[in-house]
Amino acid sequence: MSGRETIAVVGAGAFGTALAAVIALEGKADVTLVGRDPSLMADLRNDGVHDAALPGIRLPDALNYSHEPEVLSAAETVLFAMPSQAQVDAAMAYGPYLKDGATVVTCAKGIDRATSRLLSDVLEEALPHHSIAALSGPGFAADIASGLPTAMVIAAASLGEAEGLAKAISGRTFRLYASDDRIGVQLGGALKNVLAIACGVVEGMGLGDSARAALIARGLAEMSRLIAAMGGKADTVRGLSGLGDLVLTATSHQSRNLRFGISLGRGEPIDFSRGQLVEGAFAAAVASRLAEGLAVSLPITDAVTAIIEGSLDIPTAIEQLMSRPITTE
Ligand SMILES: NC(=O)C1=CN([C@@H]2O[C@H](COP(=O)(O)OP(=O)(O)OC[C@H]3O[C@@H](n4cnc5c(N)ncnc54)[C@H](OP(=O)(O)O)[C@@H]3O)[C@@H](O)[C@H]2O)C=CC1
Ligand SMILES: O=C(CO)COP(=O)(O)O
Repeated sequence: MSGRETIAVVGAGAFGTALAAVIALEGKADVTLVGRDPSLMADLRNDGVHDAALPGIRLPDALNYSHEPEVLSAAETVLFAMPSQAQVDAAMAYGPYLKDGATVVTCAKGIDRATSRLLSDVLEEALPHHSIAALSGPGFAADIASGLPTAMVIAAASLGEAEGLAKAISGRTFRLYASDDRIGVQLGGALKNVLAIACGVVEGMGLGDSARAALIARGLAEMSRLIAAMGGKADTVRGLSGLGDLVLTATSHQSRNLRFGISLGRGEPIDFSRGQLVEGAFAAAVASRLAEGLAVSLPITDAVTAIIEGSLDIPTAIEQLMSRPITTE
């Protein structure tokens, strides 16, 4: 026994690999990246580079790789870094291998489409003997893995637990803040993707930076209303997982959600087969449904939902947003 903490990251895509790399580089914990493709994991071990997900970025020598779920039995903390809609499947597949008392951290930004529930809620149900935390906030995988300074937030059921996780995972370039608002932190991560699509539409249509700024501010108001209605904390929307991630994703071309919106705005056909994950395209309809049930108004989110579903064209959506009754901020 080394006596050091053992951390496993499940999901060998861009974000999982980046998280595993930055934690391993710090040297405080033994870190294993767990993927389901044996040949990919062997290539990562041999090459030290994930060409598909993080091209050109060297992964630390200290990082371990495995395709075998049995390795999870050594980990006190397990990060689930697969897409939102795969989190429940992953809980079913990997749950039996988790160590007693291990904490599972969902790192996806979305809402479970099958149940319209937060990922921490569906994971808590699937893994009733484990604490569930949620990691979110502004941070592109490539920036994190390159060692650029990044700050995100980790939310757990109690602040003490979140602080313990933040200390274990943070390092010189990757800093986590602690929160006990799992609802607010996760809704911020899910909704900012939808709002980034809206900002992409504005950019793709050439509607100008003033329109983008208006969408960011009014989008933040939507986020804040849904967080409050679902029992989250008002302050969370002003933090890293709300304002921070919304600004990043709505303005950076590194964002897949923004790029997807730009394609929509340019009138390019929607094509989900190109392999790019666009979480906001899934979250939009779920958020609209949730808001309707709670009598919360989310006009921008609803417009994105209708555009993606093909029931509203973009010029009409903009006209409708601009002709809503004049109200106070
Ligand atoms: N990329 C980024 O900059 C950031 C991403 N995120 C969030 O992280 C999540 C993942 O995104 P990202 O890493 O970019 O996506 P990628 O598409 O790069 O990778 C997703 C990975 O998940 C794996 N996977 C899918 N289903 C399962 C499963 N059931 N069990 C185990 N592994 C599975 C895939 O494996 P396979 O190839 O075998 O299908 C793939 O390696 C998203 O919710 C995203 O919003 C958050 C912050 C930053
Ligand atoms: O969540 C992210 C950065 O914080 C990544 O955004 P995209 O999924 O839009 O690429």
